[in-house]
Amino acid sequence: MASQHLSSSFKVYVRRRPLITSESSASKMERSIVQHETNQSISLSSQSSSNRSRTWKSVASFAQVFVASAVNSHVFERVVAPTFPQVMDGATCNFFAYGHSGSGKTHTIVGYDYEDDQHLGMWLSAARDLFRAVDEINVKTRPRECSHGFSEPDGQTHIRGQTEILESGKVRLRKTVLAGLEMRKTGSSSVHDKSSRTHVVLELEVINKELLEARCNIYLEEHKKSLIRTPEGQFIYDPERPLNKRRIDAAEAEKREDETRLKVAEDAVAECFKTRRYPCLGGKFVFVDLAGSDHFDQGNGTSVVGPKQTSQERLQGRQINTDLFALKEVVRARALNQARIPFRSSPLTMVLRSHFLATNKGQSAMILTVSPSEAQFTATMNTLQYGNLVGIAGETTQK
Ligand SMILES: Nc1ncnc2c1ncn2[C@@H]1O[C@H](COP(=O)(O)OP(=O)(O)OP(=O)(O)O)[C@@H](O)[C@H]1O
Repeated sequence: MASQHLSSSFKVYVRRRPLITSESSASKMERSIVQHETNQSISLSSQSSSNRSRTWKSVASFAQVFVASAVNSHVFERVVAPTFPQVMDGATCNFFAYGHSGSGKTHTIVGYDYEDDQHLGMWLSAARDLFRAVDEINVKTRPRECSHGFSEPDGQTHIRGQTEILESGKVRLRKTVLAGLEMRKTGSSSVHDKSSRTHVVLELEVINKELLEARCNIYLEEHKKSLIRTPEGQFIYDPERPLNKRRIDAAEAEKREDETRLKVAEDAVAECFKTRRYPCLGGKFVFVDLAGSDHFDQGNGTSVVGPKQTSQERLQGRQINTDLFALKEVVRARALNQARIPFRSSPLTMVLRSHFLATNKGQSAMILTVSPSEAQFTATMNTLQYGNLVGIAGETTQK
């Protein structure tokens, strides 16, 4: 595993996948990569069906453009593994996959093959390495008692999450994650009819029992404060204050109580960190498989919306657009050191707020996934344009 510390705080990578079965008759667009001082730029050209040739060139904002034959383990070694020492030092490192529908986001973050190490998604490879590292710590501290290291008495280091111990002694987390992914909404897009319409956020955090208990209180309080239930039984974020005075007073009183409890829980967490024996405690990998970017529109009408969508799907598309726009603005505002970071502009950035705030000593990266098919020229260009904006913002952070 690579072990160098990275200097920049937000890097953008491009991952081009091979043509897939459903595209067997598609022609590939031409692309060339230019190496600049530290970054790479990419140019695309295509001969469209109307024989109108199109070209587009990015700026030099990409840390690396992966070739189509690069497997998941290679991408992991280049993008995620170098940040491992930071997580083991208690930092938070965030990784986003961004791209149009069917471009390879889920293939990259979650993966579709759980048996072959080469094809494990980023989160699973990270979990494997975290388990190994935590196991080593546990074995060093309690050699006789630790065979797998995650059911130790208080004071030992743990990874939170419902784990499954296999006969071989291996620890399996993926059932929990797969159950969560099952709940992911899919719909039709311009590319296929199993397009992901929600974002998936996977967190891998190194904690111990005391921290888990203290944190549980915080999570409960945070959710209680920011979520409301609709008559249909759905939980949504409530951006409005209640208008009724009695309700306002009651809400304020409840809020004060929540704040008191939150303070107590926060103090307990701070105490855990003060007395922690391992620097890795609190270290976290966050992997975000964003919903398909087909709807992202920067105001110049460049989104690629499919014709076969229902009104409900169009509504979801608008929400995805809002989320992706807000994410870009958050990265930009942070890069420019703005006093106000617009976390509250979308549910996605509200969810990611604490992860962004925790990355002050960690690393964030975005992997832009693209198809080589000529038919996806506009979608690919939109993805790279978005990545350019995020990459340029990330560059600013380094200076
Ligand atoms: N790098 C790759 N190598 C080989 N196959 C790939 C690669 N990336 C994606 N694929 C294949 O392409 C198909 C679509 O990929 P995937 O489901 O990851 O897309 P997605 O971007 O998550 O789409 P959506 O946003 O619609 O959910 C899958 O069958 C996947 O296995």
